[in-house]
Amino acid sequence: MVGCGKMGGALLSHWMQGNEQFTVVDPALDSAPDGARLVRDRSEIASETFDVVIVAIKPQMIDDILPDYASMLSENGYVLSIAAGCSLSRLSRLMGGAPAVRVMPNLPAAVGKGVSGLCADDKGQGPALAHAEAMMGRTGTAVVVDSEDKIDRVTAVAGSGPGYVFEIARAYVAAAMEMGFDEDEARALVLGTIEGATAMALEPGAAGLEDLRNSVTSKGGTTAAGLDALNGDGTISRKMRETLKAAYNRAVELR
Ligand SMILES: NC(=O)C1=CN([C@@H]2O[C@H](COP(=O)(O)OP(=O)(O)OC[C@H]3O[C@@H](n4cnc5c(N)ncnc54)[C@H](OP(=O)(O)O)[C@@H]3O)[C@@H](O)[C@H]2O)C=CC1
Ligand SMILES: O=C(O)[C@@H]1CCC=N1
Repeated sequence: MVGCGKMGGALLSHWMQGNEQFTVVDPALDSAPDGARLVRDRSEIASETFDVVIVAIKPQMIDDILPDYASMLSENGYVLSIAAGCSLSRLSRLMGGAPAVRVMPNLPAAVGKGVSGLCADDKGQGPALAHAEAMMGRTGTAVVVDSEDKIDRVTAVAGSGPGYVFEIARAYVAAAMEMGFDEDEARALVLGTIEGATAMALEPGAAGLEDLRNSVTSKGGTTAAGLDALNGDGTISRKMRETLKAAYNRAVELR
C-alpha cells in the first residue's frame, strides 16, 4: 500500500479483517495497524513482489511515484487506486499495463460506515474487481458502477460528501450556539438530530424524503418558518447542485 494517511489508514483498519498481508510504504507514518508491515522507503522492499499495489497517495504525486512500483507487481497482480480523478488508463500505463481498479471510498469507512464506488478496466474485470469489492465490503457499502465517469460522480457525491456534511453540521452547531447553547449542548442537539433523522430515512420502507420533511412541518408552524428561511427561494437546492458540479469538475481535471 503506497501512502497510508487519513483515507488509506481508515480503510486499512478494516481491510486487515481479511486474510491478506499488508505492507505499507509511507514516510510520514509512526506506526501501522497491528499485523501490517510498515516501511518508510520503497527501496527497502524493491526486490519483493505483491499481488496488489494500492495507491493511497495524493493524485498529484502519482505520476512521479507509481512507476517505481511497476516491477513489484506479481504476474497476476493488479493496481487498486483510491485516488480522486486519476484514470484507469493512467494507472495501468504507469504500472506497465497492469489490470487496474478504481475505488472511491469515503471517510466514514473509519467507523465501518463508508460508502464506495468501484470500477475496473477490461483487464481488471473478474478476479481483480471481485477482490477489490470484497475488500471494500469490509469498510461499509460498496457499489460497482457501470462506467468510469460515474466514479468521478461518486467522488462528487460521496467521496467528498462527508466534508459537506461536516460543514453543514458545523454551521448548524454555530447557529445553535448563537441561540445560547454551549458547544457540548449544541453538538448533542445538532448531531443527534442529524443521526436520528438519517436513521428514520434509512428504515426499511421509510417514506420519501419530501414526505418525511412534510411529516415534521405543521401548517403555519415553526418548521415551515424555518424551512422557508432555509430553502424557500431554492438557495440550498442551487448550492447543492453547484457543490457537486464543482467537485466533479475537479475530479475531471485530475484525470
Ligand atoms: N480524505 C478523504 O476523505 C478521501 C481521500 N481520497 C483519496 O485518498 C488519497 C489519499 O488522501 P488522504 O488520505 O486524504 O491524504 P493524506 O495526505 O492523509 O495521505 C497521503 C499519505 O501518503 C504519504 N506519502 C507522501 N509521499 C509518499 C511516498 N512517496 N510514498 C508513500 N507515501 C507517501 C503522505 O505523507 P506526507 O503527509 O508526509 O506527505 C501521507 O501520509 C488521495 O488520492 C485522495 O484523493 C479518496 C476518498 C476520500
Ligand atoms: O478532496 C479530495 O480531493 C479527496 C477525494 C474525495 C475526498 N477527498
